[in-house]
Amino acid sequence: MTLKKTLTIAGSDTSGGAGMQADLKTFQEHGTYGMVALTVIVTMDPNGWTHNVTPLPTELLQKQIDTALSTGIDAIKTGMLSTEEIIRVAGDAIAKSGTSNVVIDPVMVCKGEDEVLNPGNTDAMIQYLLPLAAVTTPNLFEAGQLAGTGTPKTIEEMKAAARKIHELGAKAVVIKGGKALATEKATDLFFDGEKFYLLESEKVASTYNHGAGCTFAASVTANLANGLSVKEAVIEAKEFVSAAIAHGWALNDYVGPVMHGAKSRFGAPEVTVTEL
Ligand SMILES: Nc1ncnc2c1ncn2[C@@H]1O[C@H](COP(=O)(O)OP(=O)(O)O)[C@@H](O)[C@H]1O
Ligand SMILES: Cc1ncc(COP(=O)(O)O)c(C=O)c1O
Ligand SMILES: [Mg+2]
Repeated sequence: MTLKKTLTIAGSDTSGGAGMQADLKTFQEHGTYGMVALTVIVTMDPNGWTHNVTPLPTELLQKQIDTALSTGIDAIKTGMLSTEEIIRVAGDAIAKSGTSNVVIDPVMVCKGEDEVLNPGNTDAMIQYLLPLAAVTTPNLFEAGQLAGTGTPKTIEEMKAAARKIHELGAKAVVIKGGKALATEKATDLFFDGEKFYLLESEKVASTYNHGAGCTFAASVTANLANGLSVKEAVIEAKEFVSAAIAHGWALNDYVGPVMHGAKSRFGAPEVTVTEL
């Protein structure tokens, strides 16, 4: 039996909830074969859990990407790419590979951390990554940075940002309203380049959602590898991450990761899809 091959170009979250750890667990849950090209290693201060981001040399990243791509990859996801050079190396390699199932998760900040990764990265993401995206999955802050509109606060502002990001080259856009948007439900906006849809699930009253964004984007990636359409892929990803958040748990006093395997064990909360 052969498996669909999924590659994440992402950072290591040593605490295991986000980053390539989330991606591999999520790929496994979706029945795909996961591979990693590691960009950075994130460690946490045991007293206070401040994050520390250490980039790896780009020559080493290039070798990892070459290794993975030589096997014939069905879908690629990008996660934390902390420098402009890493973004360029990743973008050039994806472009050369000719892979069309590309999910760009434009990670700029870790939840719970105030510090934004190198702000110059936004321009590099726009130049090297967005034009490759079958779908990109910014949270509200990231959408505002990419679109140049400032952080959207309403569905109308999310629509304007999604249009802008689509114009920058992403074929489809999901803006994750998540917990931050002042709506009753956990609301994401999906723009397929023509139509807008709201994806909604119950908002979980919990702070145990570390890794939610990575888990969502990795689900989309695995779904594309498995042959789903972009719309089907994002709807299933919303179910998958909603279940993972509903079963989030306390790793220690500082962080609560999602439970990546929750959907297959406990089922998923209902997701409603409304065309706008
Ligand atoms: N408290 C919550 N309850 C339900 N869904 C949530 C909650 N927080 C985030 N989500 C969902 O998790 C996914 C990831 O969103 P978000 O946490 O905003 O991303 P990121 O981790 O990149 O900041 C989205 O589908 C969002 O709607
Ligand atoms: C390596 C890495 N990638 C990505 C993220 C972003 O995680 P989230 O899914 O919560 O947006 C983090 C956050 O800690 C991280 O450490
Ligand atoms: Mg994120």
